Amino acid sequence: MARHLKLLVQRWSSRVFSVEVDAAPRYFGVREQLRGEPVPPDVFSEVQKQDRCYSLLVCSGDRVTGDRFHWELRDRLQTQLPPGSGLRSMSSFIPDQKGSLLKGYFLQSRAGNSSLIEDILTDLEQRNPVLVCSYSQSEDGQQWTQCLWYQSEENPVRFCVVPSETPKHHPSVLNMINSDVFYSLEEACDVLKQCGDIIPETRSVLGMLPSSLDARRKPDFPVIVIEGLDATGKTTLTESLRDSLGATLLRSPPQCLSAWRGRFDREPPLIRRAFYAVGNYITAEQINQEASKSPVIVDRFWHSTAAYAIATAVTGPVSNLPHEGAEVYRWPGDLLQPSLVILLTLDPEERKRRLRSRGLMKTDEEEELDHNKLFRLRVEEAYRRIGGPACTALDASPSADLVLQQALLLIRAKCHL
Ligand SMILES: Nc1ncnc2c1ncn2[C@@H]1O[C@H](COP(=O)(O)OP(=O)(O)OP(=O)(O)O)[C@@H](O)[C@H]1O
Ligand SMILES: Nc1ccn([C@H]2C[C@H](O)[C@@H](COP(=O)(O)O)O2)c(=O)n1
Repeated sequence: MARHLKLLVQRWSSRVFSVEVDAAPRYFGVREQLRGEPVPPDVFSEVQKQDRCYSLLVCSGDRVTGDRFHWELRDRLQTQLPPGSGLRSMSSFIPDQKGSLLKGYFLQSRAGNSSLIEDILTDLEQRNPVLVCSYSQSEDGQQWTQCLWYQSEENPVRFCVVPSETPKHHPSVLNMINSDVFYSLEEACDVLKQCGDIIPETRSVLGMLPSSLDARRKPDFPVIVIEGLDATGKTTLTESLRDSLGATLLRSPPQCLSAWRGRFDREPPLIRRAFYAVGNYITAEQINQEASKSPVIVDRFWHSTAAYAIATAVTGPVSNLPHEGAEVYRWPGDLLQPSLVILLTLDPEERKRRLRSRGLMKTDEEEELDHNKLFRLRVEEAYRRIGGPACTALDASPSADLVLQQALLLIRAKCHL
């Protein structure tokens, strides 16, 4: 543990630290010596003089263990910390260095709570792969310093906290590929295989994969994917298309995974996204089989997996998404490409009305779409940016019959049906 931390700390002053305030990241850096006048970074602007702050960064070498620990740590801190600790998400990264992101939390200790909080943090650091730092303010209130907790008692090294420029990319973008979005079956399977001992259901999921997959095989009949946020009318449209075109209707994740979906929805993003990625490959094999006999309609596929993953990994406004044309929006080379992807778009108020009138239980991400406007905007924009094939938008606000007629026009024009 100590060796791993020492390696990490070697490039400490090239790291940027980011704390989420009101769903947007605020940045600061650290320097061994302060040059020029101190300027307190705005993360600390609302902290009272007598308060201390702490950061915890998860630094496990094993990403499955690290991600699960990070996921559970929030609950643990929320139950153990005294009220008013202002728990926030935080991360640290080296700008432009892929894979350098460390995730964690930032908290405040109000006067009188210090010893309780320090006991919790000491215990956490001794038993888990976590690096704790404390932050304190100078007498005149002008300067904050950061102290690495694991060595603070023997030989404290204090870093000066300095403001940092907003980086070109949201920090999560650095670790997105093969952590949030998987670009090959092999990468997604690797994650699930590593979970075999902690999540026994993983073996059953992997057992559903066909022994061989051929993404280059060209289906004889067109394959049409219907995408969109929940309650935009995908089920209604896909069922009508099946009947109108004499098509086979499939969905991703496929029916054979439904028993395990809830289990994986409770896991952190790395494992959850790997599950949905594998689901797409199982659906792809079903498509290959059915598309030799009839057209195939698919309810959600790769666009959903990538768009929700990208939009959840970043926070804040749409401008925090990876830029248009970025590598994350590409189609996986080993996944079957549909002939057409139709994206159903709907005014948020009408979507809410349909959700209310349907009255079914919602997943956490669906709840989030309802409450968090920025999240919804990020999902919609990510859908539009994913290519290979890109989505064709279709206004889903007219009557179900009119939407069906419009979809048929698009399919006939594009797929010559
Ligand atoms: N064009 C339409 N006009 C009015 N209501 C519609 C239309 N299409 C679907 N609905 C109604 O809106 C609700 C949501 O539709 P549907 O279940 O097809 O959406 P969905 O996109 O499949 O949702 P989810 O992804 O959550 O399963 C249903 O009650 C459905 O009857
Ligand atoms: N191919 C898919 C299908 C679904 N998901 C995820 C994205 C959302 O969290 C949720 C929505 O599905 P629904 O509730 O409408 O069945 O499932 C995915 O990642 N990939």
